[in-house]
Amino acid sequence: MSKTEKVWAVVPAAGIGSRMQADIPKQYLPLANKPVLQHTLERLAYHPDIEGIVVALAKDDPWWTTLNIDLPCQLLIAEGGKARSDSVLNALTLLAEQHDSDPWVLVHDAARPCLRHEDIDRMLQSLLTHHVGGILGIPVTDTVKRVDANHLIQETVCRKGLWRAVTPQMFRLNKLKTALFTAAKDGLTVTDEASAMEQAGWEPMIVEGHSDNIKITMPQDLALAQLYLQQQAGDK
Ligand SMILES: Nc1ccn([C@@H]2O[C@H](COP(=O)(O)OP(=O)(O)OP(=O)(O)O)[C@@H](O)[C@H]2O)c(=O)n1
Ligand SMILES: C[C@](O)(CO)[C@H](O)COP(=O)(O)O
Repeated sequence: MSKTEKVWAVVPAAGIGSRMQADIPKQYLPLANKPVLQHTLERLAYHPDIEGIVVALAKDDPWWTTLNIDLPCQLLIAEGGKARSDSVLNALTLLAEQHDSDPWVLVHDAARPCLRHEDIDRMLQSLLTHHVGGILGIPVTDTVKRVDANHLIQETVCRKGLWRAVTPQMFRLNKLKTALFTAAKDGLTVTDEASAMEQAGWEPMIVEGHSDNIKITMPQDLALAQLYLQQQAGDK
């Protein structure tokens, strides 16, 4: 990447957070005195190599305007879709309409507020010269079981080479937009950007990240995220 080239972030924030079992979507739940989404946007916006952010919000989202968002970068609002991948594709389409270049795009879940700048730095160092791009991941350290509907263990999955995919996931705008569009056209359900890129025949890289980059998904995750934010503040 040239000194002047910057990266755009895409933040899918249009989910309903059903597994969280809260009264409002989890990205708007309070965490250390501000909404989860605000933490995530600020983590990205205050990284020096992020030029702008496209956030995908649910149609008629009534909470966004209640946030006190003041970021040091450009901010575009896209309309979320039925699935996370639709929200990301809508955001990429909006960005492509406003950008005649083909910037690197870093897709990061709104529900992951504990992202460290050092992990973004490591991604940029490893991937900006890569011909495909890649994702942050964490090697699996537990024994992994495949289980049936009755919670009976069917097999122990060899964990050699197994990693947990997290976000950010970073690819060039046009490659990723094409891969997600094709996956949707072919009726393929993709739960992350790398899956669409793999389906398109690319081999993304994985870059090791910190395990505190959790996705707030279940009720107990909020307290854990608070602990991690406190720990990170103490590390500064
Ligand atoms: N149609 C959707 C679904 C999800 N997301 C976003 O994608 C991220 C990761 O998805 P997930 O954790 O599954 O969020 P939800 O879909 O809201 O959660 P749930 O599956 O429990 O309803 C979240 O920041 C969520 O807001 C989105 O932008 N558009
Ligand atoms: C993109 C992701 O966070 C990588 O682990 C995950 O696939 C999102 O899954 P979700 O079910 O949409 O939360």
